[in-house]
Amino acid sequence: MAKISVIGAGNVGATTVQRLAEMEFGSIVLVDIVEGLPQGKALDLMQAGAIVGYDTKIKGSNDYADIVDSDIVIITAGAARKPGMSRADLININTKIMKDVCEKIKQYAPKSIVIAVTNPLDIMTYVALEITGFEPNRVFGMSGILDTGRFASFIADELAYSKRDVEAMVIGGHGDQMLPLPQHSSVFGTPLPELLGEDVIAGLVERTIHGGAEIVALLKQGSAFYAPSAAIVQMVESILRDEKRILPVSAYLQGEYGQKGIYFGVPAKIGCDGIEGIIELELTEEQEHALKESSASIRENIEDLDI
Ligand SMILES: NC(=O)c1ccc[n+]([C@@H]2O[C@H](COP(=O)([O-])OP(=O)(O)OC[C@H]3O[C@@H](n4cnc5c(N)ncnc54)[C@H](O)[C@@H]3O)[C@@H](O)[C@H]2O)c1
Ligand SMILES: O=C(O)C[C@H](O)C(=O)O
Repeated sequence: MAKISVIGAGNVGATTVQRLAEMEFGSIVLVDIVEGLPQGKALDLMQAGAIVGYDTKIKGSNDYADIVDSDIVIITAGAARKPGMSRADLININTKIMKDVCEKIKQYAPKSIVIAVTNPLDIMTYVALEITGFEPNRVFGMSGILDTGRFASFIADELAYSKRDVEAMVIGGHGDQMLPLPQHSSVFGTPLPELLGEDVIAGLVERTIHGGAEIVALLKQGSAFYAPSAAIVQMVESILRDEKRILPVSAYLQGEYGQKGIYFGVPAKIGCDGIEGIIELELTEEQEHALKESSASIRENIEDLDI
């Protein structure tokens, strides 16, 4: 049975544990610095098992020793943005938290696969790589499944089709420079540009790019967590079941898409070894240009990191 640890018992962390518990992948440890919070949520989620019908063991803890020998560690610890803030505004506060969390992961779960979720995602995943010193195939970030899910949801609503028949693709940094790719998005095999006019597609692309901010503005405190937790669980499932699914994730690039030494949202094959391959998609000239801008801004933030 697998052991999965979730760091951060806030909105994303606790919802992720709920979904993981329902999937019965293995035992779960939920860690937070706030005393009583992970313990209380773990107890509540264990009791839900008697009603929903799962036997997953969930332990809440303030002690990182409890994550010992985890197969997967999911990092959701850190501040969420407030209305008017960009994800990048969280760099300083969340770098400190990531450093602390990743030292502990290195100490207690040196063989784990690490999934970073904390924002700004591509930068915090880089911090996780640097601090753990793990191989890049087992340190990656959750972003593209969420952005792609948003794009797919908007496409389905626009065309009045089921979300299950929409394939969408978003690559790039998890920020305002992400790149929804209409030509690689389709409904039952028909590319989006054959189904919708340019203006309509541009509107859906724009809404996708600002999808996180739209929710932050509505919630007024905190950010999205239902779709993010669903995205995390899809990654965990592909790892634990060695499904080798191609999922958009933030992966460490070593020459792919003309980039080296940064984390960037790209489609990747996800299996028991973590990232087992990166898929390079054909881009238009305009998209190539936007990709360079998106990657340059990530690189700038990495260069400014205090780690
Ligand atoms: N990658 C994505 O697509 C994505 C999606 C949603 C949220 N996020 C990010 O995930 C993070 C968490 O979001 P949330 O909504 O769960 O926030 P939240 O405020 O509900 O929860 C964060 C939790 O982290 C805990 N924490 C802080 N420092 C810690 C430490 N050193 N060790 C353990 N726990 C610690 C806090 O006590 C809190 O319970 C934010 O940075 C948010 O921006 C990313
Ligand atoms: O928008 C945020 O700050 C949280 C997350 O990155 C999201 O896209 O929902």
